[in-house]
Amino acid sequence: MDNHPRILVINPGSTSTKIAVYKNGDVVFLKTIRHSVEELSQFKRISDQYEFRKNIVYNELKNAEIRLDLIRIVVGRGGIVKPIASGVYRVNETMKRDLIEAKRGEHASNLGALIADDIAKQLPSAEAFIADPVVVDEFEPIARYSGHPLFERVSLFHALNQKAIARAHAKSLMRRYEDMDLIVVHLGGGISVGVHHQGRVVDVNQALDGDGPISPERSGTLPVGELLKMAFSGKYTYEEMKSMVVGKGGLYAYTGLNNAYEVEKAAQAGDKKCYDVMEAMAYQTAKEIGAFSTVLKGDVDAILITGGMANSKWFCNLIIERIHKIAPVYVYPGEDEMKALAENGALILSGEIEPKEYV
Ligand SMILES: Nc1ncnc2c1ncn2[C@@H]1O[C@H](COP(=O)(O)OP(=O)(O)O)[C@@H](O)[C@H]1O
Ligand SMILES: CCCC(=O)OP(=O)(O)O
Repeated sequence: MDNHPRILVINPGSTSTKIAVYKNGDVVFLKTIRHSVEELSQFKRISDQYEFRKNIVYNELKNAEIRLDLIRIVVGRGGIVKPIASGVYRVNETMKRDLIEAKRGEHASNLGALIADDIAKQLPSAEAFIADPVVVDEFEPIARYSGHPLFERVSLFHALNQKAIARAHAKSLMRRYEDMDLIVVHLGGGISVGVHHQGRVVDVNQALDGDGPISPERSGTLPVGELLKMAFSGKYTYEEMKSMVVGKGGLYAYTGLNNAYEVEKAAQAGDKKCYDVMEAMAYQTAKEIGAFSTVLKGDVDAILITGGMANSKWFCNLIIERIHKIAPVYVYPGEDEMKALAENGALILSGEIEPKEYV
């Protein structure tokens, strides 16, 4: 009888829910469920998606006949809690309260800890954790300036995957992450471009509702004067304006599709609108990489491209043709988030690290 302890990983993304089970470092179950804008528009707030996403997880585990009694660790993707240091944190009541109140912002990853905790509580001997949440903050003070003292730039990005890919890249060269200067680009539902200076992400675009390139479901940087005029025109509610920025912005606003794979298919089939907006997304991503290379004063060891859209050679090449002179470019398609969460869970299971306490 195989009674090896299992690690369950739950990763709610803006356009997907990913579930995986690991045993002894190997993945024994992996499922990605994609969500259309229509499916998610029935929910006003991210926290309203809790039951919907939780039921998806329970159903998938049931359909795959996963032995829940063998699960010891449940690791959820970490959401918008207070800005914290990189690491593994036990899910506690303070963290859950912060995620439910969502005073610092709403993103699907807020549900990771909540669903992980719910599942762990149903099981005989499991505990819930998060690792490297989207608010990992290693900014240099200069990066915090926005342009007005009432607004501070914050670190909000694909921290887990960016760090996992950067570490794996350094390891592949038999170098230390802490000795390298890298630009890491995550192409997901949102797009983040992070500057990794000797093991710390000292600057990154605010990939949720702050700034940066167009992405599948987000507008990225918008002309702020026009945005203000529209917000005060009386024509739109706060919720409508917010969904223009996150959820119904970007590719979705231009094409009616939030799935980059489908937009690309339409572009290849001759749809000019789809082609042009994909090209613009690559153009803006390349501009962001160029701008961030100045943070490292041009001394960039490598540019790493990762995330779901990095599976598209065509799209990556549209970016690479504009940035290849800055530094060598490496493409790591997909993301290592599930593996990275599982590896963090394994470190807790083996007692190699102690979880941090969120306060
Ligand atoms: N093979 C592929 N070619 C082009 N785009 C892809 C491919 N695989 C995934 N994508 C796109 O990558 C985008 C982001 O995916 P993912 O990183 O999984 O999203 P999320 O940010 O919701 O976790 C999606 O729009 C998806 O359509
Ligand atoms: C909030 C930053 C992380 C992010 O945008 O993740 P997704 O691309 O998965 O939505």
